[in-house]
Amino acid sequence: MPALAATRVLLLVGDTLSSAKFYGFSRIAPQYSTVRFLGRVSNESEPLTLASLGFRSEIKRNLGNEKNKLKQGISTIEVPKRRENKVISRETNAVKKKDRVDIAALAPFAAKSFSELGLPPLLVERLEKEGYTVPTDVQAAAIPTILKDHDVVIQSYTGSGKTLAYLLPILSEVGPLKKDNEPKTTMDIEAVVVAPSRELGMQIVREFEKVLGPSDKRLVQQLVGGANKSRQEEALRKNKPVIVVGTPGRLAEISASGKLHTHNCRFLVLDEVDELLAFNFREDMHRILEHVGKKSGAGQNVANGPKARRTERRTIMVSATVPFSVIRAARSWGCDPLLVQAKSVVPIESLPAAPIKLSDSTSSANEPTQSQAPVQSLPPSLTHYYSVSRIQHKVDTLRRCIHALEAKCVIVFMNHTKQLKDTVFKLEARGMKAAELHGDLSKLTRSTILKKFRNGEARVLLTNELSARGLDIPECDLVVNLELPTDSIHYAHRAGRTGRLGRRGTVVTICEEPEVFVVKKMQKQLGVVIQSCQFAEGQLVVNED
Ligand SMILES: Nc1ncnc2c1ncn2[C@@H]1O[C@H](COP(=O)(O)OP(=O)(O)OP(=O)(O)O)[C@@H](O)[C@H]1O
Repeated sequence: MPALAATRVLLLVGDTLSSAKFYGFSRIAPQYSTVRFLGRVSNESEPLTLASLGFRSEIKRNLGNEKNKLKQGISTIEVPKRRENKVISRETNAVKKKDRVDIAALAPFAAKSFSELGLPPLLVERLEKEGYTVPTDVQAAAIPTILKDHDVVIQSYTGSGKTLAYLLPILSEVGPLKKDNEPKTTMDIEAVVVAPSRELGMQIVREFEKVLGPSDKRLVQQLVGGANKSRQEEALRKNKPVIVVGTPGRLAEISASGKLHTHNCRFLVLDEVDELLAFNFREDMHRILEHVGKKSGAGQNVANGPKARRTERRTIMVSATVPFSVIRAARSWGCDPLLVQAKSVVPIESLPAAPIKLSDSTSSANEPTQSQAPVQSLPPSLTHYYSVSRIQHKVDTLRRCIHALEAKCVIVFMNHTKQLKDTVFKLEARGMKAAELHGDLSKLTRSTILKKFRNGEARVLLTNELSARGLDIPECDLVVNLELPTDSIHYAHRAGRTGRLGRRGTVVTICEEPEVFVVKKMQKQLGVVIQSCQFAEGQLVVNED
């Protein structure tokens, strides 16, 4: 790794550097590094299958006479005339109970322990108390690199532990668990974390509180939209937090009112950064980027060494996908940023300045073309299906899908709030406990609904991309796209709500016949297999293409 006199640390964290795969980094094929994440492939020449990952799914081939079945009208879906293979018994992905999965057993990570990553003893102790003993691949790669003050773009995939990958280096230098030799923490705010949704913001606050422990959790303050602003300002005055987590609008608003003092800030985290670079956040993000921490300048007096850097803001960008717009940000904000993947570190400079079009797809900077597929954004433990259904039968197909997979904790994605509400109504009318999560609801209602869903009081959560980005619900065993995502990047974010940290998960896209080509396109871009299926007689039946 190049020894760089970093005048600042710019950390860009994402599951997928959509361009990364294209440039053939000297590493074995991404999926093999994923395999190493989950376990050792006994023989690397063998085809990569779930079996080689140590997973089993019993797919028995039943070439029964599908004509009879269709005559019995067991499916309202037009099943193309082709042989069917019945999935007789598919081990459900349901996480049977709310136990913490034995991560180390399920996915032995390359790294050994958090203390070997250079984290302070107090912090390691707190982690162990919270049951975190083995760092994930992305944490093992990112934490030592961050602690060495490199600017980095970190790439791993959904559910692989990116939050701790940035949270732990921050707590190594800020707050009561930091290294002894770290300069005294000022009373000012030292870290600002920006998240595009209230839910994700509150989830990050909980993660900080969990690691800090009950006596120090007041050091983190939420500044998310939809909550009472004057109460938030009062808490800033009273608690003197060192870390604030918020949504762009509220952070910019309180900063502009002069009640959020961030000039001494040392860390700025932009979680789900490609969402934050979207046009609707532009003004607020500009304000935050201008006012959080001291900006480094070319004329930075490196002679002061660490002291100079200490007054520097370190910018951490996190996302499940990292299109070129984020790469460009890394270039302009970073100082020789490095691309850190679970198994490799390479200079960002080795990436071309702009996307190279390989196909006639109208790829823009934010769209992955075929070669830039966010292949590392999807956990290998996911199984993907699509099922063709007429629009008026979609809810029926959804119900049969949930029953066939015996799914216990289902997230269903839709694009339009009105249809989303209708679907909740229809599911409830058929006796299936469903809840809705979207922007029309108040913050309180949204957090109540999420709590109900996490507690299993609702089996199905109907939501859209923004509310669900980054959400971590380990129990989620099935994701359904009831309406197509706009592109493979959004597909990856949706799919990543299941199969968290090595668990198995199923993704089913219910689409109309004319949309099948879009599913096939995403299949190619993502480098995964999305099998055609139908739901009949209470089972998922895989159609042989
Ligand atoms: N080292 C670890 N050991 C055990 N569990 C972990 C570890 N690191 C993270 N986790 C757990 O794994 C889950 C996923 O973590 P996290 O939400 O940070 O993933 P992510 O990569 O940010 O996902 P996304 O891309 O969807 O935002 C969380 O429940 C977290 O508590």
